[in-house]
Amino acid sequence: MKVEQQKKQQQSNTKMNTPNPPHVLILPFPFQGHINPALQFSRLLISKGLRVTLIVYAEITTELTQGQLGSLAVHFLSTHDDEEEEPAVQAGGFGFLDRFAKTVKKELPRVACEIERETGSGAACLVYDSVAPWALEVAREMNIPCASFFTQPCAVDAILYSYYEGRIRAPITDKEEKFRVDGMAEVSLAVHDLPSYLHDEDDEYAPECLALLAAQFSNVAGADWVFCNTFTALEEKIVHWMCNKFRFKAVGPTIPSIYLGKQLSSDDTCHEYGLSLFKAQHSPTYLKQWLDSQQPKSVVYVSFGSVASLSDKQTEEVAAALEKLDRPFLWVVRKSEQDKIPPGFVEDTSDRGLVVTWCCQLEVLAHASTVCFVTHCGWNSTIEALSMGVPMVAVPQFADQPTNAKFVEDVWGVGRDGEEKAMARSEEIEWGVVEVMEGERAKGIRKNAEKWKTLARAAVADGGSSDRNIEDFVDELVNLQLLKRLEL
Ligand SMILES: O=c1ccn([C@@H]2O[C@H](COP(=O)(O)OP(=O)(O)O[C@H]3O[C@H](CO)[C@@H](O)[C@H](O)[C@H]3O)[C@@H](O)[C@H]2O)c(=O)[nH]1
Repeated sequence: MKVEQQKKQQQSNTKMNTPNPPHVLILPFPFQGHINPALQFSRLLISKGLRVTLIVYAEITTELTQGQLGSLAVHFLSTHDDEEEEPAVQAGGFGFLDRFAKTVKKELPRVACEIERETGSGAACLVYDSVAPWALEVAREMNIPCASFFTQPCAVDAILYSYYEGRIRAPITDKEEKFRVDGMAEVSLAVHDLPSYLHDEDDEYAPECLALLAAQFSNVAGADWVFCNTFTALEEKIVHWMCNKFRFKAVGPTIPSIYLGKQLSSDDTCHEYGLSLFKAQHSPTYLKQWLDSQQPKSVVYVSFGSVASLSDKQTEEVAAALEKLDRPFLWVVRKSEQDKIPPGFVEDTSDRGLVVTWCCQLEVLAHASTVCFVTHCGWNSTIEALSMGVPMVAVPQFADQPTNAKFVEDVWGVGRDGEEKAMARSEEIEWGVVEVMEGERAKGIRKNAEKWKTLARAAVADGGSSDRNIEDFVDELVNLQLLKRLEL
């Protein structure tokens, strides 16, 4: 072991052996795409010797129970007052937002006291989802430092910050306008490349969503740290720009280390230690056997994440593309979406395709038989594919997805962006898959995909940019705790 590595290991061991290591509370927004990075960030902190309790707002599910996920404690908060009200999280409504805020404000200080009684250590920091900026006040009332955690990339954050500061006005009506945004002036953005809520006048939820996203910046300058699930090499200039604005640290990719060529004692594969809000009808073993039975680099993986509800027409177009491609495929269609699949499709394609309600996406992306990913470009899916070197065919739907798709093709060169966002025709999907698999362009895409895979691994490796940022945060917390003890 190199001297530097030995020193790091010793330091880490010292933190591990601290009788009362700092205890961090992590509060994700109650959606799958926010819980996943928060959960994995928790594991990274645990691997550095901290204690962590993940606080999950439980309106989203009644099936999960309080407990431990390996070394991670999970605490579910529930809304006793509002039992009558319709759970709206999965339906995409906004009623739950107030209940979420009300419940956390009321319950979190009590939970922190409970944890302190049980473990002997008080909360040392609250890491809250950036879309819950009111949590900063909760931390201040609890008299603890706090960090805002962004689950979308810096490019998207920079655009939304421009909107927040009034440099972009919404709704954008001139569809020919071009944008250059502070922090990433070298990228020219068409209207359809921007987060959808800035310009999609047909989306009835756009104003509320935009307000929610703009509010991320309302008090972020006051947060003690600002984290983002990205890595420096991926968004170098924007990361530096963010560092000049906020106490910013890129800490990603926040995906289980086992998929990044590293094995932390604190984590394992996603289906063993995940916290999934969706049920898969097939066991992980069945899925693995199915993937194992396919040729290397042959399976087209298709998924639109945990929120997007495709139109009947878009679902038909995806199905038609898969029929015409005549290649093996694995398509995730959540249970609530299954009735949109054209009649007979599943039976007609069963010799080469599998339609599932949910799967462990990371296992699929990491599998040798997967060749490309037809994706909505939710940020987790995008950074997971980038980290595993899987080329993408973008079929963005809403929110940050169009911007992520633009970067996938034009900035990172790892796939094809859709011509007509939110409504991709079957030919476009079909050609996209062929383009990322065959010919000269595919070679370049594969080369870039390998490059980003290597850089993602380097970011989380010991001494890598994200690893160092997490170490620095942990050191700061340990020092703060020591100071607090000396003051007592
Ligand atoms: O069958 C599946 C499908 C998805 N996933 C996982 O679920 C997560 C999905 O996250 P993401 O790809 O970001 O999509 P959404 O669920 O749509 O995420 C929401 O949250 C993201 C982070 O804020 C945004 O980037 C998206 O636009 C927004 O829709 C990923 O970790 C996937 O690995 C599975 O494990 N199994």
